[in-house]
Formats: sequence, structure tokens, C-alpha cells
Amino acid sequence: MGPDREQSAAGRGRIDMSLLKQCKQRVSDVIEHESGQLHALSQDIWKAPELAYQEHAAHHLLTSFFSSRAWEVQAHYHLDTAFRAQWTSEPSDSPRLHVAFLCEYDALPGLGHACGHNLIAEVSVAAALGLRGALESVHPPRQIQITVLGTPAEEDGGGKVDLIKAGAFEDMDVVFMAHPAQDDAAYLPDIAVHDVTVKYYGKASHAAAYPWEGINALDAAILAYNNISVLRQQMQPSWRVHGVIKHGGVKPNIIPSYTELEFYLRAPSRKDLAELQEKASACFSAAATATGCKVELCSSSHDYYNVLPNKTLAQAYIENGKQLGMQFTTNDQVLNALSGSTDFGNVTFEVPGIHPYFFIGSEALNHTEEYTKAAGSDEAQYYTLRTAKSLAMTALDVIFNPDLLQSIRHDWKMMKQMEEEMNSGIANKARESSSGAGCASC
Ligand SMILES: NCCCC[C@H](NC(=O)CCN)C(=O)O
Repeated sequence: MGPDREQSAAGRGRIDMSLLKQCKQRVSDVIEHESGQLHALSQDIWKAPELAYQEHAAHHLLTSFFSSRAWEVQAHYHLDTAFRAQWTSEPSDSPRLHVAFLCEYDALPGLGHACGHNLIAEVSVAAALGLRGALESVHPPRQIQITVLGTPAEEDGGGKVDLIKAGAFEDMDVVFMAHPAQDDAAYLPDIAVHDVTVKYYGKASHAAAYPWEGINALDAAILAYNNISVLRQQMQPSWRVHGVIKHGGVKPNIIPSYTELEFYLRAPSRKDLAELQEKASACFSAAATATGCKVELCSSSHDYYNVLPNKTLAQAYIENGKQLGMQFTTNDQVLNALSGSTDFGNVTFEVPGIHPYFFIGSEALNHTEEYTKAAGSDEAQYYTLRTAKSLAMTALDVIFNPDLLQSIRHDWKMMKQMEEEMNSGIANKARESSSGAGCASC
């Protein structure tokens, strides 16, 4: 066996290392060649930030981009602002392998692209172009389908969960995306989240003349907020609860008859989340009892699940990233910190996938004005395209090395089994503590 032709670990297949190397080089060349267009695409998305499920301009930009490059595009794929663009290599005798890159492109209210979803879209588009370019230059070992899936509404709602329900992930083998952050990391813990809107109904009255006739819904909201603050001391360190008051009354001389709060409840597993949900519901109900208000808890339609790590995919991504000069963080504080939540978590329960984080050339923190600026900066481009190359090269490893794919599938099955054992029996409990079903006004 020559140095460029290695037998894979299980001895079943041979990997043509020189071909793989050539393909990886081609990924880089194609992405560099397209860098101007990719930057323009990401800038156009960044300049016109759109909220969840309303990403019409981004949808148009992305679908036009792929149509003009001879990809088969399905616009408005199950959702108004979702899309699917695909390319398939020449048929071969071996079964087809389907890899997918996921785009996000929604922004945050008042802040624009403060989570850099314009760069998420750019990474996946670039990786798909690079991978297609590489595969067109050779005869891949099997037929490959590349899909770019446009997934709306990550910041609010959970477009990926809608798409899972519509069957969009059913025929995929491995899914890829990457998220802007402060460091390069193949995996950071993204935890499960449940959104709840809390509504208090009281009774208006003149606040000076006959306040005793009123039932104060603002008092209920404040008590609820404080009950949650008190609960926080007894919560697990990995749990998070945070909320805002969306409606706090209208005028000081009218006893507020209606208030509304929105809370996110988070925990590392769905099992813990169900427990947290029960405790938070008790806080909300207690505030209603104390004030005489009526309370309504409205759950959002989709909980996000924690992201299942895949160590084989992570290792392959790290190896490619290092070749490209990435310095992966070894800081335990970063590696163990909670990085929020994502509907990609739900995807990882359907199909093996990777959701690495990447440095964008700035120390700014996500969900700040500074991060919006960084996500639109020229400096972010180098890091964004480097991430795209590393993702596409990892996809090439999966394509060229059947043992790697086996190991990815094995990791995934083990993780999923562990999670499902842990979560068994929670489904009903969680449903009971959120009265979403009985919430007529949501
Ligand atoms: N329904 C709540 C969605 C919140 C999603 C948001 N996502 C990110 O910040 C992406 C990085 N994990 C969050 O976690 O607040």
C-alpha cells in the first residue's frame, strides 16, 4: 500500500488519500474564487435584517444565488421563508450519500444581525459550493447529494422543528452548520429551552379614587418576576431562567388590568427542563393567587432540544480546521460554558450533525450592538470562509472514508439512546405543567 492509499481502519475500503487531498485543495480554491460573491450575499442579508419567519429578502437572495448557479431550488419549502437547494453527482453503483448544510438568516429585534446569522448562511453556501466544485472535479466513490437547507426562525419559533415535522431531514445522512462566536470550538454545550408567555388578567380601577375596586395585574407580574428570582438560588447551576415584561400596564392612574411576560427556561436535558418547567409554573401561579388575578401560561409550539455532540465528526472537523490554521480553544471555561440554545438540537435527534462555533475576528459578545458590527465587518470574512472550508473538507472525509461514516452513526446512536433513556417518561409531565393546550388566546 502506497503512502497515498491507506486502508481504512476496519479494512473494508481503501481511501484514495491523494484524491481526497486534491479535493480538499479544490474546496479551498472554489471558495476563494467565489469569495467576492459570498461576501456580497452575506452583506446583503446583514444590511436588511429580518425577524423570524419574515426573512423574505434573505430567502429571495439565497434562492436566486443558487438558481443562478444551476442548483435545483425549491423556494418556500414547507415554510414561506425556507428553501432547499440541491445538487447530485453522477449516479453510481453504491448507494447515494446525502450531506446537508443548514443556513440560518433571521435577526434580532432592535439589534439586527447580532448573532451573525448572515455569516451562518454564508458558511453553508460557501461550503456547499466548495464541496460541489471538488466533487465535480473527480469521480466520487459513490453518488453524492448535497442539499443546502434554508431554515428560518432560529431566534424565535424554531423553523428547523417545523421542517423536521414536514420530513425535510428524513433522507439526510449528515448535516453541517457553524455558528459565529468568540472562539473556534467543534462543540459547545447548547441546552434545551422552553419559551413561555405569562398573562395576568386583573381589573382596572381609578388608582387614587377607588384602588380597592381593582385587581392589579402589574403586581402579579412583579411577584412572578421576583418569585423566579428567588427560585434561581435553588436551581441547578446549569439551569437558566430569564424574562422580560412585554406589557406592564398603560397609565399610573389606572390599576393595570392586563400584563404579559415572556420567559425562557433552559436546562441541559429535556428531563431537567421538565422539572424546571414545573417549578417556574408554580412561581407564576403563586403570583396570581397572591393578587387575585387570573393567569394564563402559553407555551411556544416548539421546545428546542440540547445539541447531541458527535465526537467523530468533531474530531474530523478539528483536524481540518487545524490544517487551515484554526486555534481551537482549550479554555475549560469556554468549553463548559452554556452557549444558549438552538433548534439544531432537535435536528441532532433526527440525523447525525455538527454545529461548531467560530471566531469572527472580534472579542464582541453575541446579542450586542458590537457583535452586529463584527458580523458585518470585512474582517469576519476570512474566518467565515475558513470555517466553510473546514466544514466542506469534513464532508469530504465522510464521503471518502466509509469507516468514518460508520463511526459517526455509531456515536449518534449511542448518544441518542442515552438521551432517550434519560428522558423516558417526561413527555406527559412536561405537557401538564405548561398549559399551552388550554391557552385560547395564544
Ligand atoms: N426560543 C428561544 C430561542 C433562543 C435561541 C438563541 N440562540 C442563540 O443564541 C444561538 C446560539 N446558541 C438563544 O440561545 O437565546
